[in-house]
Amino acid sequence: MKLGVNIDHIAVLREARRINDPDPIEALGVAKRAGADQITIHLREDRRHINDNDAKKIAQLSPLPLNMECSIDEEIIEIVCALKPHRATLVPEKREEVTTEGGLDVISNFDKILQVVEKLKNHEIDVSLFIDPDFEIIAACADTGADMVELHTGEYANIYAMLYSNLRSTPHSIKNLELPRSELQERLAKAIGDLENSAIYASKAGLLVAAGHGLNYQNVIRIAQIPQIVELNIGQSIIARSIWVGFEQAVSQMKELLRETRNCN
Ligand SMILES: CC(=O)[C@@H](O)[C@H](O)COP(=O)(O)O
Ligand SMILES: NCC(=O)COP(=O)(O)O
Repeated sequence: MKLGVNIDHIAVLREARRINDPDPIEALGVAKRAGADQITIHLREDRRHINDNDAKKIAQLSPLPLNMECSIDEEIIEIVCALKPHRATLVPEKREEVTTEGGLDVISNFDKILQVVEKLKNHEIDVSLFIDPDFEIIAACADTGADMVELHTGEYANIYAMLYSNLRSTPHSIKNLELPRSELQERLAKAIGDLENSAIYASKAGLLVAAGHGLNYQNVIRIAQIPQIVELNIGQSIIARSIWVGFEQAVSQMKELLRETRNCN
């Protein structure tokens, strides 16, 4: 199972003071040494963290394959085509969102996404579509000619956090998930089932299957046990752990966890 390390949150820390430290570029060699298989960045339209200068330098200097997450905005797609990362992952974006909230609406935006996928592939860039675990959406993804889908694990991660962390007792408690534990357990089982079934369906449709969003050192194990998932993209929890153990250790601990989980299943 491959590990894509999303380094957005290194740039989040830099942007907190709007200076040049920490520099996401320094993470590239360290991530490789720690066993990462890919670098993932999200060049958002509002440039709240990774900016154009970061993306250009990372595309030029990364010793690992680069997976650039981006919206289907024309200006952004032009930039991605010019930088030629190994892969582009198309994600929905809303300016007001704290982080990505849902998957790409491939059905309503099919024609536009088809056009963007074709343009990226004409520039020899592989394409992944970041989607909610849904058969109809997966079928539409296969029709776009995309190489991969990345299953959005946010719903699963949120329910897991409400059940197995102190999230409920913090100001960030997720209001629509303040439910009895029995209800949350049922929802967690459904979220896992949706991810498992979607991974199987996507694989049978000829798509490579990745997953990501909100994965951490506790909730990742159940996702890594899904055999059809070949890659996880993880960022926030690795950067958070880096504060305590250092970035190299945080990456290698996640990679080792995935390796152990896969070898035991
Ligand atoms: C698509 C996804 O789940 C993340 O990779 C994305 O990068 C989230 O956006 P932020 O990194 O801006 O939170
Ligand atoms: N696509 C998911 C990703 O790149 C990282 O998401 P997160 O771990 O920062 O939530």
